[in-house]
Amino acid sequence: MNLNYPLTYINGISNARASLLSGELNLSRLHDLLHFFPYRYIDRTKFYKIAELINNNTDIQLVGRVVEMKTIKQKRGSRLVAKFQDDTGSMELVWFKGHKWIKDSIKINTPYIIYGKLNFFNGNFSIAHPEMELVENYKRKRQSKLQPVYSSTEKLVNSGLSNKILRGYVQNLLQQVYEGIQETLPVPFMEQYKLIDKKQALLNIHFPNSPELLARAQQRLKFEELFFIQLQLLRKKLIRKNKIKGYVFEQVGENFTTFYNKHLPFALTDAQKRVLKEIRKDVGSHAHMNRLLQGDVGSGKTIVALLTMLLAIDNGFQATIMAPTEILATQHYNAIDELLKNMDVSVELLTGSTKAKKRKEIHSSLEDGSLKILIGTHALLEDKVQFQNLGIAIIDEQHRFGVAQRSKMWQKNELPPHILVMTATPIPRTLAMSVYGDLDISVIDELPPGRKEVKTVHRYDSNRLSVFNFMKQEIQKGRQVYVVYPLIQESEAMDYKDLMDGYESISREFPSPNYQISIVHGKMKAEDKEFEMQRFVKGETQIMVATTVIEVGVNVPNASVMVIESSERFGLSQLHQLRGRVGRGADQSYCILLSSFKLSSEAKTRLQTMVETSDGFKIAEVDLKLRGPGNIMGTQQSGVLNLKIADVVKDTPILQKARSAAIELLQNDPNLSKPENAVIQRTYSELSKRTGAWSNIS
Ligand SMILES: Nc1ncnc2c1ncn2[C@@H]1O[C@H](COP(=O)(O)OP(=O)(O)OP(=O)(O)O)[C@@H](O)[C@H]1O
Repeated sequence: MNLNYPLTYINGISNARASLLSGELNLSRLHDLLHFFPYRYIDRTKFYKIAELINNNTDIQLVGRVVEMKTIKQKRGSRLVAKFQDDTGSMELVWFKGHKWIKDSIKINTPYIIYGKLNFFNGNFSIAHPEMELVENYKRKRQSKLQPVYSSTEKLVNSGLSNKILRGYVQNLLQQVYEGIQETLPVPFMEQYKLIDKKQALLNIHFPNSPELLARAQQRLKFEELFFIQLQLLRKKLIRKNKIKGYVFEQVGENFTTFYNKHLPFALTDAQKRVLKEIRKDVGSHAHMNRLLQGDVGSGKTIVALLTMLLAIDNGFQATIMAPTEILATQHYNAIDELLKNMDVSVELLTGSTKAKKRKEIHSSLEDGSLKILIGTHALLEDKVQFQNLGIAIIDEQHRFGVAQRSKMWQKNELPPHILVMTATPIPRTLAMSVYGDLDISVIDELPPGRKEVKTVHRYDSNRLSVFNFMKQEIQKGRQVYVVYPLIQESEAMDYKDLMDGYESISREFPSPNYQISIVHGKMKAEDKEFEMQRFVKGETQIMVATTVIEVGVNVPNASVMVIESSERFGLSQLHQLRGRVGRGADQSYCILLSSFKLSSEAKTRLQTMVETSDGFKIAEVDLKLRGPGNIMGTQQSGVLNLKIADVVKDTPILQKARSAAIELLQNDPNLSKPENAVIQRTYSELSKRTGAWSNIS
């Protein structure tokens, strides 16, 4: 039977039921129901005794007899109560609806198997609306030992479409279509990856014959799901690589060599060298680079960006860096301007607050090619900004820019410029593979030498005085301190008040002229922000009171203390970013996480993780586990959220295997045209055509 047929082709499904299933569970074709997998299983081999019951509110199964029944009148309606006994004791079964029919159908003093959720009320155990089956019938039927439980909705349950009925539909469906289920992977492939066949997998995922077979069914279906997603992402990358050519930066010229040999302020770390090599390989080969550069906070991405830009300039191109905020763009500009101070390479800054006259100058020097490096914010995307020949666009913290904005930069050229996306928010490898599977990924996984780990502690608000004393000691030594407040959109007014109150109390505790304080928050004008930032950067102020506007990228090596107020309200990656603002110089640095006493268990885990590790990748993994992939930046556009069975967090080993399998396959058969891969090709194109999980990644 064709799996595209509607559900009404299944014995027992009426039009009304079909439209209910479609409306509530989005199941409309046979294929949908076949791939509607149970979310858990009940072990029907386990039987309880009444005397052993404990109040844990779980589903239980018992064998016993109904010895008496009575109907009890209530204010509204009535209920049927049955006394159920086994050889160890008795309990109640209760029905609130349909009990006339039930009363008639139950056989007194006859062995039944009953099943349902255990309730404990007024010292008595009971089960409401149990499933009941005569022991003699139960013995006759061949039962699946692990019984599937499907997710459902209140409307379905209220309409009488119970899990038992749903189970029946799936059973009927399997009987009707089983013989015709097509294999979606070639036999040698299944042998190589030790996968059971599709029929077996589908049968055992719904009605497992044993826990072992269930595990193998899950393995097969998860592998298949992840394999085809990877295949899709990798093919997309392959096609893009073949179709889109990039500019070639053939020579390592004057600017690169001079800077590298004479002006590089430090030796590159091995990780920086490796990443540069990866970039040079891309840009030297007619390929179009589309690379994600992940580096933990302070790992030294800026220098890699600069060397890449010098390579572009040596080959006659211009280069640009786009940052998400004015503060960041300015900082990149200052850092690069400083690094290039002994070189003859022009660099400018363009942001929303660049004055009209300067703006004009920038526009024309960009068009005539005399301006080589332009750094800026979204302002770079305005139509007036026209490069003569943009060779590379470096995008910092890309998740703040939409995909549409990214491609807007492409339109400025005959060929698309190379793209290097830099992020200091590490994305766990597994997620990066799924979300950015079509990008190449480079990782700077090593910090520059001599960095001391930031000592991190968690303190309750009541310890604030000793925190202030500690700040004083550090300032005494000539260091600077950040004090950060949350600013979360929904409660902006309150947060703003907290910030201002905090500022006042810090001003009282740290009075001028002994102490100078800067304050930076989102409501300030850009130039005021910049002015305050600069005072702190120059060391004129010792304390920077700020909201998370300083979260990413701010680089003041002399700042050695980061105090985070209400730290329980921050996400893990935000805390990690904030901590990354200190520990950038040679001094021992500290991060103090202040919080109230009342902490949710998730908040506790976050703070504890911060205290225990400073490895951004480990922190990202914990974050992913706590929040799930849906909340991690960039995942919204990908297929990982629509997975039917696999889980990007828990199924990492399967994902890795599936990805390697897809890579190996494409190496041997990039177009999937070899006869032995016909089955894969057929499944692949069916999946690509199908809506849902596949539409948004194709
Ligand atoms: N190889 C190196 N040896 C010594 N110091 C380095 C090295 N690379 C970078 N640095 C210094 O480390 C600091 C951090 O570098 P950079 O600002 O590029 O980090 P980043 O990766 O951009 O981090 P963030 O995202 O937190 O800004 C800078 O002060 C930089 O000069």
